[in-house]
Amino acid sequence: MTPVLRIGIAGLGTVGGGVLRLLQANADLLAQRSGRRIVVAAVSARDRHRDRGIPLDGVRWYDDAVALAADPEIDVVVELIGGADGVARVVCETAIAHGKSVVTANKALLALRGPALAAQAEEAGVGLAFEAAVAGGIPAIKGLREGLAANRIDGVFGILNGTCNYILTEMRTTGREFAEVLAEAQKLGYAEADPSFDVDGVDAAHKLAVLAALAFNARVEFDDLHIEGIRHVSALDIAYAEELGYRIKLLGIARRTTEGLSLRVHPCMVAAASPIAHVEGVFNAVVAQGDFVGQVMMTGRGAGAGPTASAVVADLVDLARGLRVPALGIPAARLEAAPIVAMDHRRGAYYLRLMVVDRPGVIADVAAAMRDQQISVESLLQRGRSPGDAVPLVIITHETDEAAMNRLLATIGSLDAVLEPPHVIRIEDL
Ligand SMILES: NC(=O)C1=CN([C@@H]2O[C@H](COP(=O)(O)OP(=O)(O)OC[C@H]3O[C@@H](n4cnc5c(N)ncnc54)[C@H](O)[C@@H]3O)[C@@H](O)[C@H]2O)C=CC1
Ligand SMILES: N[C@@H](CC=O)C(=O)O
Ligand code: NA
Repeated sequence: MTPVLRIGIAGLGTVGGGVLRLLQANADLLAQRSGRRIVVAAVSARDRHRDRGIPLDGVRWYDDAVALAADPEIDVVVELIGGADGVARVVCETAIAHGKSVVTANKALLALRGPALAAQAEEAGVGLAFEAAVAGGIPAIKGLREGLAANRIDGVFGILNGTCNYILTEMRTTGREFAEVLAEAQKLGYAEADPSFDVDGVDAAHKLAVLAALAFNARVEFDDLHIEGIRHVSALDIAYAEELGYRIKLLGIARRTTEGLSLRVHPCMVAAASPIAHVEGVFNAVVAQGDFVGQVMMTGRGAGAGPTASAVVADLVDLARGLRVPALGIPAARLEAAPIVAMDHRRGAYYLRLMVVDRPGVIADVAAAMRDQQISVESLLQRGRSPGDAVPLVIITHETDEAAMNRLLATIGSLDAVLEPPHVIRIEDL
């Protein structure tokens, strides 16, 4: 008889439902591959009576997910509730304390409590697996931690939030409004319970923190990340980007420099011809730069029930096979703190859109402010309607320091003819 891996699932929403369906659809294949039959022995969620499309007869129900985590009749706890603190954290800690391995999709928990949880799992001699937590169905964790283990990694970056990429793609290709597309992403099961985590860049930052820890064997403090979201990206900027040969993407970028680690999430303009510009919709991309392998790019669906379930169940197959690696690539106690490079040390080009009064002398004033900061213009676009109107003045700068750019923005923002705070997007040459 095929041996059994008994699992308990805490959280039966988008991801939990997807996991139930996948386990049922591919049960024989999974048993063949892992040598064990993966059996759902217990579940917990808020609403017992919701139809999830899979019968749960014979499966133990827990109103209390923490009690499920302590159930002696299960081997692995799958945490799919979400949230850095509160019940999700207690579920994981309780499971480990009871000698059970944990599989989780919870990037918030890992970004904020990853090293402590990994240390607890190492001490208890159980597994902690989280492939679903970063870039959904893309095997980004295994790719980086196992596949690229032979390389020194100097950078890892990518499109790490499916909801934002979906919104930016739909706004560009259909001209639809931000709010309408966000509501659609929620309906499709892409967004977080609180979608401000998506649109404000926090979810991408959670994932970047995990990737950076793995890439650099570093103890990453989440508060050290620079985080900006996409709320201020307007349809006008998306159209100008297209006209100028760029696309706007929310990127997470982690680099190892001689000064320390640079860790940032913000909207970027990337060349329309670059591979990452073509990663559209709910697709994510994770790009790693290794010293021997060179650049490796992994793409695939970053959110949604099916892709995320694929990653969760792959972790279950690893556990069923008896595979175990340190969750963060090295024992948690050996993760090293690293200095953080301040954001105003960034060097690069910038897109700048000013809403200005269409009158003589405005461009000269802006040019003088740029001269004072030693920032030169690569291209400039202004389409006046009639004198006195408010018109966009769009400038692409040559490479400069963010500190100089900030000084420029302060000066320009105070000019009478500039009617709104300047709109700025960093241009990344990836
Ligand atoms: N939706 C997606 O595409 C992806 C989600 N994730 C992560 O997966 C996790 C789950 O996300 P979703 O399935 O989208 O969320 P969801 O909101 O659809 O589902 C959450 C589930 O947890 C249950 N729950 C909430 N509080 C509970 C409690 N106190 N006790 C027991 N159950 C409780 C809810 O009843 C629901 O069944 C989160 O950590 C999320 O960040 C990761 C990758 C992709
Ligand atoms: N809300 C997240 C879900 C996957 O991690 C996203 O949109 O990427
Ligand atoms: Na993944």
